[in-house]
Amino acid sequence: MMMSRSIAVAASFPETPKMVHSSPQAQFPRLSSSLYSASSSARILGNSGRAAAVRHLVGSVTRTEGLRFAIVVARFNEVVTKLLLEGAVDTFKRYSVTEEDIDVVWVPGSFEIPVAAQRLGKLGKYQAILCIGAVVRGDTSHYDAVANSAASGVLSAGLSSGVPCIFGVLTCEDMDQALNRAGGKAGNKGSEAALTADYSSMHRVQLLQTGSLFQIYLGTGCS
Ligand SMILES: Nc1c(NC[C@H](O)[C@H](O)[C@H](O)CO)[nH]c(=O)[nH]c1=O
Ligand SMILES: CC(=O)[C@@H](O)COP(=O)(O)O
Repeated sequence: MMMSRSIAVAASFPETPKMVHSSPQAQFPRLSSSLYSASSSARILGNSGRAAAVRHLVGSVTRTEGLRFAIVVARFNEVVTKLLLEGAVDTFKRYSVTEEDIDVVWVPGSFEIPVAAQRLGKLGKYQAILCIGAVVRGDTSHYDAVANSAASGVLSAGLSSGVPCIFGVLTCEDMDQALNRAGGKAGNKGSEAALTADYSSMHRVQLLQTGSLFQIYLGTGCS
């Protein structure tokens, strides 16, 4: 994996950002090279005016040992959500997450997912919160209320807790669509959500462990 030799920040930031010339390992020895990938094609000019490589932080699903995840799953349409849950847990295990590091919280329906996700996020125990549900349209507009509330609520839970809350709630026109996305011909959206949880948590780990680098990117002094 090519490692960028240096990182520079566009001079337009309000503060004069420091130049970081060392490799990630030298600057942040706790991080392994697998947590970084770098692009040799991207170039921005640093304060010195010299072209410098821009380091791209990408997650990695290969280093999840010790990371803890919570899954909030709706009981409504359980015939679908239990398949989504199975897909998520299977994927976590395939990427070395142990069963002891996975907590599952059942809620009545997708409308109740956000409050549980927010409370779990604020515990500060989990790298990511996976939110699983299946909202299937009926005869009335109730579908829109539940689906929209679940989506905005999960987003809000992530923003307020600072922990990635992954939206793994199906919003389908009928049960066939839902079942096709719970291990049928359209795959398992619970499994996909678990992968996203892995990536987002690794990315968060990177940013937490490279706070100074993150500040440089943002040109701020905030921790
Ligand atoms: N119709 C669906 C629901 N409805 C229940 C709500 O989520 C909520 O539990 C209730 O309104 C009480 O607050 N939930 C789903 O997850 N999927 C549906 O299709
Ligand atoms: C998503 C829902 O709330 C929906 O399943 C309820 O069905 P209906 O609109 O027929 O009451």
